[in-house]
Amino acid sequence: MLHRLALEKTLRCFNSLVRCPRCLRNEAETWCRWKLQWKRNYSFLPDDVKSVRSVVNPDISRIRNIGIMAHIDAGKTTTTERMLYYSGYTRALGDVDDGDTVTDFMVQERERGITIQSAAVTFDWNEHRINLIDTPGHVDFTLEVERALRVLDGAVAVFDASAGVEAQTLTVWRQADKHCVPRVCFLNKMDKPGACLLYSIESIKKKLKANPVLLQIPIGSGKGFMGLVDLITKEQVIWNVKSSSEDGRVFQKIPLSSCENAQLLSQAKEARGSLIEQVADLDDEFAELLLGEFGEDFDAVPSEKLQAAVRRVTLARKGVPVLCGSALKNKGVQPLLDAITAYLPAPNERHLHLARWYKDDLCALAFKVLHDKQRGPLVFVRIYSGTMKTQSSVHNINRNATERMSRLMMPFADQHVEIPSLTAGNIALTVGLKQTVTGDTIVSSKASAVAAERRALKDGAVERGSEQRPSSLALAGVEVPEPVFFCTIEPPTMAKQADLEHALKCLQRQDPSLKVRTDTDSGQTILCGMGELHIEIIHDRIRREYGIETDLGPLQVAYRETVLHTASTTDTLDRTLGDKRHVVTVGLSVSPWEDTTSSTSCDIIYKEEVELHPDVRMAVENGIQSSYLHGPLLGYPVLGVSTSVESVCVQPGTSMAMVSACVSRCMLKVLRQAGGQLLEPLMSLEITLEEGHLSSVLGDLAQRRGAIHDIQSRHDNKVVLASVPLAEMMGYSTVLRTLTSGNATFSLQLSSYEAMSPQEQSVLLHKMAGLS
Ligand SMILES: Nc1nc2c(ncn2[C@@H]2O[C@H](COP(=O)(O)OP(=O)(O)OP(=O)(O)O)[C@@H](O)[C@H]2O)c(=O)[nH]1
Repeated sequence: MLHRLALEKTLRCFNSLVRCPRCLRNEAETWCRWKLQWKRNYSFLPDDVKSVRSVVNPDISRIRNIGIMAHIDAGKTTTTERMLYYSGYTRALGDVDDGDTVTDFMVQERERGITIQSAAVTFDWNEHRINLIDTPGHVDFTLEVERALRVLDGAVAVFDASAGVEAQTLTVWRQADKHCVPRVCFLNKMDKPGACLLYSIESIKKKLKANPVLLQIPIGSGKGFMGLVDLITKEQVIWNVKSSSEDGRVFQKIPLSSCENAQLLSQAKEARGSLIEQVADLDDEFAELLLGEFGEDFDAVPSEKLQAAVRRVTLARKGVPVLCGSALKNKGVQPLLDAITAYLPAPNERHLHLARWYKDDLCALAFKVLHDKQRGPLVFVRIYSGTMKTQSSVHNINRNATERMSRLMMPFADQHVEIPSLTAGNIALTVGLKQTVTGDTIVSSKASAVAAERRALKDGAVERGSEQRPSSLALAGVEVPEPVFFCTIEPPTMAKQADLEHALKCLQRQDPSLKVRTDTDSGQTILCGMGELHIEIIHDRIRREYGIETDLGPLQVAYRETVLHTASTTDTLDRTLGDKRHVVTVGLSVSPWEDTTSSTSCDIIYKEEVELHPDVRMAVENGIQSSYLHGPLLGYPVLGVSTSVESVCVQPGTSMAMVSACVSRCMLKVLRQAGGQLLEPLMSLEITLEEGHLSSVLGDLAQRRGAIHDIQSRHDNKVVLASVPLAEMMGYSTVLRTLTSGNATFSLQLSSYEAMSPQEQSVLLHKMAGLS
């Protein structure tokens, strides 16, 4: 159904384009060809007309790149579905509870009713192009939120009006602060009996430390919620719902002056007065206007002036407009769309400092990669300057590679509309970029990057000879955190191993937080991920999308190994292969190295008298590095060890592979002598919960070897800051839900690797050896 709808929509766009050759200029022919081909393929489709704006490049001032963010279950997806419906892009209302939404298009998303991947959707509203990204709320997928925020110009924060600010809202709000993204707030679920506008406003002030600017007040409450008063235009906006199947498309706008409800009238007057005063406090231009022309009668302030002032306040991030409604009951979404176009910034109102050096040349950031079975990797890009054209070569600054882009498309959830070119400010989907990964900067050519750098150098924006060159003009990408969990994955038969490897390769390009490696001893494939849910979803996707039934081993913690003491040893390898004799003698010493903050840090030094041919040196280092990958205790990567090369003696005719082999063997010996120590990942944990559940949660943390650092009060809630070994956190979300009746949220982040006590280490060693 969805597929068919999208096809119809696409064809409608093509039809409209062909009927308007004036707007298409020389692109009309291409469109015409495409249209004919599509019509041949899908001749059942009607020949109706849709706006030309659906496809061609809109003016940059009319583009809004917007994200929807919130706590899990606040109603982001439901709100997005309503937006798509009212803007005319879907013909039926999707429902997360029925599993038929457009943006949650992965099967797992539909089944579980949660958002996993951020989906990009493009639609038009009020003569504006809106590129909207629906982002996930679960902690395991915060990388998706970060990726989306990196390329957004504005965001809509959706709240459950009966809950106010919830824990994950705080996290995403902080992420948006980091990227300086202006926001509007939508207090959703106003139809719920517990919904409270004032409570939500207060929690935005207190918990988010933001300055809410209330633009609407609700008419009716709970089940009686029927509309709102627009404080800017002094109008009542009312949805007359006669039946439950009413889609909310029709609503009335009635001037407040004709309102017969005296209480509502006085409430609205008071709220508008407060709004005007608040905006005047935040915006000098508006304050001057007010004092000059409207000092006597604030009520006479024209709505356009007030709206313009609210826009300035929003863009300066001095305040956040607050709107309310009920997405599920189809009320308040159209005014929210109006607010997105009215208050959130166009791409040219955001100051991205690196892109300006490219002037009119292409500069874009790849922010997401999807894998399509037929078309290969699809790369989502945000264009910051210049124009991206189909069938053109582009240069990837980060990979220092030039690639050919074969096709360009506009993303419509899992459906894509092909276009010939796209200009700055837009979000596009490209086909053909095989080397590009998330976070790469794409420019038109190497020469344009050099020219941009020359401009930046001239202006003193980058330093001559800086080490980062030639990537000094690359846009900042997205940081990918280290995975903390891993497990083995096995195909049903060896014949399926190649298919599994292909599936994992595709999934990795889509999701940089998924790491895959091969265990050198067992040859098993290992999946490393960000959390239990993350690995579970990957497993599920391999089954559904690639048709491979795999077995996952038990979920394990990614430990590290280090040494306790200094030790030295020598080893000699003497082997004859065929008629060739290979003889190497090496002397190595290892000692503990303080830096255990990073998960990979190890060091190699050479004793002064050791002078080696570059080939031998490389062979020695390969041998040491390969031993760092697998420690002697349990085969975990080695961390915090410094190796000193004391002596190397290689007889002529010995191959470099033999040198590496001898070094590896000697390393194993010396690491064993130095006394192995296991390091476990220690996580910083933040739990937000009601005070009543505090003692049971603290008691549980004590049993998990947790150390409590602080307990803060965040208004009505308590926030526990603790550190806990990751090994103790398996299945924690379920336990916390049970302990707090679902009234707590937590976030977990890798803090450091800490040495395990001798008792804990011996328990783990026994367990791994299968003895307990
Ligand atoms: N009463 C009421 N329920 C709503 C409203 N909007 C959404 N819901 C319900 O809230 C639940 C969560 O809605 P979603 O739209 O999936 O929320 P989400 O924020 O996208 O959730 P995640 O993608 O998992 O983060 C669903 O059961 C919706 O039917 C609303 O306005 N009123």
